[in-house]
Amino acid sequence: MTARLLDGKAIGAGLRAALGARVAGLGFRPGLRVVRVGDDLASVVYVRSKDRAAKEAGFDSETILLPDDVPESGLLDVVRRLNADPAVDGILVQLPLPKHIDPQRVLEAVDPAKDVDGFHPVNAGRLAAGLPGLVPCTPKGVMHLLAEAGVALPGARAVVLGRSAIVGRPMAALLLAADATVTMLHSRSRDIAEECRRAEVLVAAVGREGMVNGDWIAPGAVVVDVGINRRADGKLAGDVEFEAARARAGWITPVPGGVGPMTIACLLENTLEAALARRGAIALQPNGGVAEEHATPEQSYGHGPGLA
Ligand SMILES: Nc1nc(=O)c2c([nH]1)NC[C@@H]1CN(c3ccc(C(=O)N[C@@H](CCC(=O)O)C(=O)O)cc3)C=[N+]21
Repeated sequence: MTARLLDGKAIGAGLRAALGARVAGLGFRPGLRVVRVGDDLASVVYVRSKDRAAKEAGFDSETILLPDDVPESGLLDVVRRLNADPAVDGILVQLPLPKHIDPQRVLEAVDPAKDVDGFHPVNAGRLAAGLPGLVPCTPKGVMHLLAEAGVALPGARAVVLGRSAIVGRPMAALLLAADATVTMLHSRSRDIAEECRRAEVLVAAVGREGMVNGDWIAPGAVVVDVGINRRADGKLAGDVEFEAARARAGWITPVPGGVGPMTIACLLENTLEAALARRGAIALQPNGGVAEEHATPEQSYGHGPGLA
């Protein structure tokens, strides 16, 4: 079997076009502000793509550049000003930040209603609790890809490799909300190869080139590679041994051109959702709305005996 490619570049472009059409009918431009501190090379590239995608889709997008040596208090002042600005619907502080700044303090300064990264503990907690809120862009983008591939998640064995706050944990929460049977693997897990071989859906978010061997992939599995690793030859590569995995999988995302472009499209989706929710035009959906057709209506109590 040779896997079909899950083309995030094309699917992300489709999502951005659909968002652009909705924005065009709004009568106002949702406001996105991306804050970049210093000149980290990757950040310069990513922030430029975010700004370009936002403008193309009709958003009011601005990048705020701060010097490498801006004190933490100066960055916090900028965040507070954006929180107070009614024209601003979405705020993203690009990571990583210089070492003298505590990223957690900065993320917690962002108004949760404008937190289009979904990194504020209020939004992380709401996702973990199955409550509506803003959902991190990368795992949200992965859910869009799984929907495009027509993957039936209820009851499916899903394995998430990596437990970061920005990808692994929210990814597991979204898959669980879609009724998958979720296993999280991390640096202390035993039998990682065996666990991966049981996966019908495998999401790799580790940040180590090629750490997922091709022979860890079950025949026909859906393989989503979140890793973006810069190789010695300058090329980008994922966490999965792509060619060997492709020979076994049913679907697989390439790197580049897989999850990365979906992250940017979902940033715009979150900004539109935040803009509408702030105006009372919509209520935010549980799980970012991506898993809504699967989400269980019952909460943890009151549904009688049995498994929740
Ligand atoms: N507050 C914050 N929010 C983020 O969402 C955030 C961040 N900080 N810091 C860095 C990471 C990384 N990230 C990517 C976005 C798009 C691509 C992307 O579009 N990648 C292209 C290729 C890009 C290239 O060629 O270099 C692709 O995979 O096809 C990649 C990575 C967002 N991040």
